[in-house]
Amino acid sequence: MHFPSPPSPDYDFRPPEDWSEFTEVVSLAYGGYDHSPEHRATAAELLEPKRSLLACTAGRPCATLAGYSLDMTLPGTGPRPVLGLGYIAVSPAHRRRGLMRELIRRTLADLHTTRAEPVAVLNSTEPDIYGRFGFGAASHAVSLAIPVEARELTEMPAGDGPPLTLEVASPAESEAAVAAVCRAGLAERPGTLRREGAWLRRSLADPPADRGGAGRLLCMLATDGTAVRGYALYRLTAGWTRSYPRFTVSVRELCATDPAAYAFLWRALLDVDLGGTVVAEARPVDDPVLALLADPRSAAPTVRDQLYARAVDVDRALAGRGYAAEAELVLEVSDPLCPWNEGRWRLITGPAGADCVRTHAAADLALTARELGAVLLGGGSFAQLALAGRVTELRPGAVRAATVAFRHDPAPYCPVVF
Ligand SMILES: CC(=O)SCCNC(=O)CCNC(=O)[C@H](O)C(C)(C)COP(=O)(O)OP(=O)(O)OC[C@H]1O[C@@H](n2cnc3c(N)ncnc32)[C@H](O)[C@@H]1OP(=O)(O)O
Repeated sequence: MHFPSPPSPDYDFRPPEDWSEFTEVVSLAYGGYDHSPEHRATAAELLEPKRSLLACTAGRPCATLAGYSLDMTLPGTGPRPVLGLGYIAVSPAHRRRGLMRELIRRTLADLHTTRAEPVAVLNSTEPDIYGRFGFGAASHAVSLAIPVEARELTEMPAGDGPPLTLEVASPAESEAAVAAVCRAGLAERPGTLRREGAWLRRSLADPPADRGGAGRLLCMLATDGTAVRGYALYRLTAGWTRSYPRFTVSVRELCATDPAAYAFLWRALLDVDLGGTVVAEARPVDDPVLALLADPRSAAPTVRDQLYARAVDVDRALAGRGYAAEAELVLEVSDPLCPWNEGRWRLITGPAGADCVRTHAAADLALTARELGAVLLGGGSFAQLALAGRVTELRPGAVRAATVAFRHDPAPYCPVVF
């Protein structure tokens, strides 16, 4: 493909006025695809101009970065402020000139200088982009395709609560119930976001132009007469096999407050009238459905990287989360993009919290910011990274101690793409 050479541009950087300054760059960077008017309206509502950046040349935007003030559950804590990065896009005529790097560098330097959020997170279009900027794959998701023949569940936990009944409602009508279930059902899972207002409406949105030939989005609610204990967002795509209905049931989200409601919703999805394969593109890697299905192999679980995380400030990021065990570790961190992080840090973890300060003591583990990002939400494993040669053990036993302290159950997971 040939792109015209730009007239030796001098780039300047500034916050956008509003979403309209993003649209052309984002459309070009994503291959000329234009989002639906509903999608654009929500993107405009969610944009925080003061936290976002543009690169311009001759007064015209040519690169974009949106910053979102998010509250994310971290290991052992309730929701904590993190900065979400999205819509990182560079106009094709200006790519590979360091604009993305400069947008990210400025954003991280600003967070450090203003002592704003200690952690930055993003969803990446491709897995190979953000490691060089100190972002590590911090959560993973599993996709499932459960065929008709493998609908059997081994257990149907009854639970202590009143019996459950099923309601099917429109997502818009279910906003309050979904918000309440999310708060309760995801409170301990790192990576999940507090979703209210426009963020929640975006998760429930269903513009006809974005349905790709499928039916409208539906919302199953598991209710017990007094409370909604779970919901599933799903849609059907018509399909027939030898005159039998085999509609694909695509699950966008499923969340419940207790095991009985959880199994109840999966049972209902697997039993949808006309249903064929039940597809869930992004479930937590430790999703209980993998233990409920009698034949999980038939669902062909496939794991992929999901959320990327980065410690903006090593000390604030590591002291701001909980740990599974007591440990004392000196980490030698390499971080050329954020040089204030370079050097040795003593991390002391315990039940009452953690402390992380600079030290001159001998290092126990050596790693880069990318590896630190991968373990930040409790999902990545020091042991795995060490076996891959990405973490160096300088004191025997340090890898084991770090692995145990940093790991978190349940595994991190983020149902929201921002
Ligand atoms: C959080 C999000 O928003 S994810 C969305 C990312 N955006 C997209 O996928 C939209 C389409 N792509 C684009 O707009 C652009 O190509 C971008 C944003 C991915 C890259 O922008 P550029 O300004 O060209 O990147 P930049 O010149 O700063 O490159 C910095 C480094 O990243 C590398 N890089 C850039 N894009 C990619 C890629 N897609 N895959 C792997 N490496 C990449 C460059 O080779 C360079 O490497 P180096 O460190 O060895 O020098």
